[in-house]
Amino acid sequence: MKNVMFVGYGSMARKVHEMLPKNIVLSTVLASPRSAERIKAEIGESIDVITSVDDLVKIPDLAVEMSGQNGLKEHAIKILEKGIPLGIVSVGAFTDENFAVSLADVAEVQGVKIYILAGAVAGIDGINAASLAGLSDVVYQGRKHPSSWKGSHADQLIDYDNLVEPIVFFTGTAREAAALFPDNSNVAATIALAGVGLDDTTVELIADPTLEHNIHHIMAEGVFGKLEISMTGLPLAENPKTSSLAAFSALRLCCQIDQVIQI
Ligand SMILES: NC(=O)C1=CN([C@@H]2O[C@H](COP(=O)(O)OP(=O)(O)OC[C@H]3O[C@@H](n4cnc5c(N)ncnc54)[C@H](OP(=O)(O)O)[C@@H]3O)[C@@H](O)[C@H]2O)C=CC1
Ligand SMILES: O=C([O-])CC(=O)C(=O)O
Repeated sequence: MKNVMFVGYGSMARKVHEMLPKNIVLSTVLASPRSAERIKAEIGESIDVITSVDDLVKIPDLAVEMSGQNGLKEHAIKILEKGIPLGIVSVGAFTDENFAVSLADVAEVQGVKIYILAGAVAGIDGINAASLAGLSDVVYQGRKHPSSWKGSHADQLIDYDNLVEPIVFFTGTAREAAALFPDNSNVAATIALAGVGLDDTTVELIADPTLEHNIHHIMAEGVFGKLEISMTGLPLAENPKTSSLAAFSALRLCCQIDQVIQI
């Protein structure tokens, strides 16, 4: 039996919780102060709901961040200082160099691992392996229904009421995309970290009113040859910004802590 702690208990964390196998137990939720009481009432007394790592009673075998970049930045260092391995989905936070360096430093001192999750896409293993030999070009296109972009910086770039066909509303680097669209460009940051870096990965973001799915398209070229991956992901019912595969990727990490053979 292994214990996990979730940082954040929103749409993704709920889905992961629902699907945890019997040998992996959610022992603690690290929640925002505004949601802690509601979450306590929702998940029952057997799971500790805390708002600060200082209040941790039971040290889990793994913490999985599903709270957005701010939650990650608030709690990650303290989690690592307790010697708890940390899985991260809000990968866009790595655009903050000081934060990224501090995380790596603390993890090294504590001898604890940080897992950057593949999230909503496949192929991160291939891109990362290919980068060891040399990658010349990596392009990521994120295509979602306009409703999935609402509430983000895209509101200033898209005329939602008159949108009848797909538009590319952002072209830039992964660093720019992750900073401007923190809830929608974690995949861009992950591809960049696995491949040619945040400043050399090209990102195009597209609003497409004809879509029901989130489409992630990755193209990479290098010494290994060429790679092209197209993902057509169903969003989570609770949150159209988040592809369900991102939740399954967090679930996979939870399952892996109790597996001797890993794939
Ligand atoms: N790598 C990838 O492929 C993907 C990554 N993501 C990342 O995953 C995150 C979670 O997605 P999703 O569950 O759909 O988002 P939700 O908005 O549904 O859930 C986020 C949860 O985190 C909580 N939270 C916010 N701030 C803090 C904090 N400081 N401490 C603890 N909890 C906090 C929120 O609480 P409250 O409601 O009180 O604010 C909310 O419950 C996204 O924000 C995004 O960064 C998303 C999709 C794909
Ligand atoms: O879930 C997705 O489709 C991808 C996403 O939001 C992100 O990259 O942050």
